[in-house]
Amino acid sequence: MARSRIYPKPEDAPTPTFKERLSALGNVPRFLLLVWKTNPGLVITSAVLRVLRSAVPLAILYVGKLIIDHVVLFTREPAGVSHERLWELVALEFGLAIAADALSRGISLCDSLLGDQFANQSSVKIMRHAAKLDLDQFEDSVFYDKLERARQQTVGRTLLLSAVMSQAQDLVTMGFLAVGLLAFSPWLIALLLLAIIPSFLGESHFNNQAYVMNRWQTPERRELDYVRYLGASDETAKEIKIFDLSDFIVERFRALSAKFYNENRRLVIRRATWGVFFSMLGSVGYYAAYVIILVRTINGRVTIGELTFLAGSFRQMKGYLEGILTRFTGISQGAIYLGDFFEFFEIQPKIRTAANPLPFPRPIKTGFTFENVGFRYLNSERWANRGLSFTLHPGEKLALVGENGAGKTTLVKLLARLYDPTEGRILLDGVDLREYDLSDLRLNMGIIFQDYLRYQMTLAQNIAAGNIREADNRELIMAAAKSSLADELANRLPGQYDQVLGKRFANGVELSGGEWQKIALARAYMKDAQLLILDEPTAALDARAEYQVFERFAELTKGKSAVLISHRFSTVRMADRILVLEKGRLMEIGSHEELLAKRGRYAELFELQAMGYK
Ligand SMILES: Nc1ncnc2c1ncn2[C@@H]1O[C@H](COP(=O)(O)OP(=O)(O)OP(=O)(O)O)[C@@H](O)[C@H]1O
Repeated sequence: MARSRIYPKPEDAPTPTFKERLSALGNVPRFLLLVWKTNPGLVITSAVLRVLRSAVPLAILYVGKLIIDHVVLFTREPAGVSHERLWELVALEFGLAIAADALSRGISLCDSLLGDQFANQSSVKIMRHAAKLDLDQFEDSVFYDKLERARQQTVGRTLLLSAVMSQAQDLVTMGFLAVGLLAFSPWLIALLLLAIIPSFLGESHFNNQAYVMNRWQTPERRELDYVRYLGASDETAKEIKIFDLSDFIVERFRALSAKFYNENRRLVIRRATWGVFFSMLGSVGYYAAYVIILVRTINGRVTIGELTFLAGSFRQMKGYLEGILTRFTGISQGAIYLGDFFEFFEIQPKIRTAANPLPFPRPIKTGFTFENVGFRYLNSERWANRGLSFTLHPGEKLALVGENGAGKTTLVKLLARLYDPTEGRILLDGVDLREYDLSDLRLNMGIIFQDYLRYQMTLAQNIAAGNIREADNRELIMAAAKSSLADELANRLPGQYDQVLGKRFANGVELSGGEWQKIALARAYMKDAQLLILDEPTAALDARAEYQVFERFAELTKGKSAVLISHRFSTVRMADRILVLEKGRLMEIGSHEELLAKRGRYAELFELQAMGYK
């Protein structure tokens, strides 16, 4: 199945110019600072080892020259030359070779330790920063692409780290070799540069192309990851099997990955073809220099030892220079990726704590007041909530009722400041919600959403998720479980509160939907919250459990405010007041009896459901 590009090439990703790439190198010092902060001791050790290692090639070549000159002298005048000196030189070269090896291994060790530490720390930084960002930023695909590029480059950054270090080391090595070469034949260095520069420019061009391609493939790469997850995960397996979707998913994966392969193949082939040409140019330069040195040796202007020294220096310098230039383009490309990494950290949340925040009132005096609140999701034309004006009084239990998509969940997300209103405002005790300390606000609200998470962790951790500061407070966890009726379940599980839930990890136990829901509900009781929000908390519970849960809920939340979202009128009617939403707007508000008497939309919905039970 041929598939055309589903995501257009983003307009904001033109090919970076040479100047832009050079200026991206400005990211490298910032990067090195981060590396330094990761582990200064390791950075220093690695730097010292590298300086020592970079002196070795010249030293070996020079000792080699002395050995050969000594041997040549010996063949000419065996009597006048000491053997001892020769063996001393051989021993010295041997010692240098061993030292070189030991130093290289020491450097690799430092690099890999530093690389691992740095990769771990940057993953932690990414996670921490992502956690600070707003929910609507997560709902934006451009943001996701940035997050993906920041994440994707974890390995790339580790490689970049060793590339930058090796670059410095090779530059020093080259410096040593250049001093040696300059002392004998300075013009050889000019010849060397001429042979290398075309290859450098070529490499740099292709690296750039690879970066651009990678950048505009990011959305598709995310899709590829998503399809891979759909195709092989415990959470998807059931549905994929039942609907026999595996061929559909495999085909989608195959088509996407084939497209990647084809796009990348074109570039790789062009790069390899040009590479052959450039390395040919390099060889021409090398052999030209070799011939010149040979001619000078034949003419007696250079000794045999010097011949090996010069040829060896030239060959090694060519290798180092090639490495340096190639790596330079790699580094400048890595520096562009670093730009993405730093850019991600520059994204700032809009929902933040005010400069001089107020503490959450305890107790709440006048309640939460919605003043003409309207909200539109990012990139959406439709108002999810509009013109909402009402007050949730202290201690009041308010139920939200409305058809699917009426805006009930959105309303509670606004209360919890997961989003801020697009228009109007929400007041708490007469002060805008935005004036309160955000973490204090969240600490005072217990919220369970309909799509709560099922953590593949222990039962205790699943409950403690409601207030992770109390993760070690077993008494509180057990009390919360009791409140939500999850305690019976805990007693039945082989590992009780330490039982791992879910099937992803060894010895995990899978639960029923209702059992998971009771555990999620327990999270709401982990905090001494003043406002409890339960978004369809009992949808998966059987009738008896639902009745018991609410009986207990009413008892446990006496004096506290609560918002309940439910489609079950048996639950809804227990609330003090009911707010009926339609297309984001407030239709009716009042007690069950008042609304029934009014014979409006609530009465209609209530009777509709009652008829279903007749
Ligand atoms: N993250 C989002 N981005 C864009 N639009 C959204 C988002 N979440 C919800 N919507 C839209 O906002 C409207 C209100 O959704 P909301 O989830 O508040 O409805 P609800 O009353 O809770 O529905 P349900 O009873 O089905 O849970 C819907 O039209 C929905 O499509």
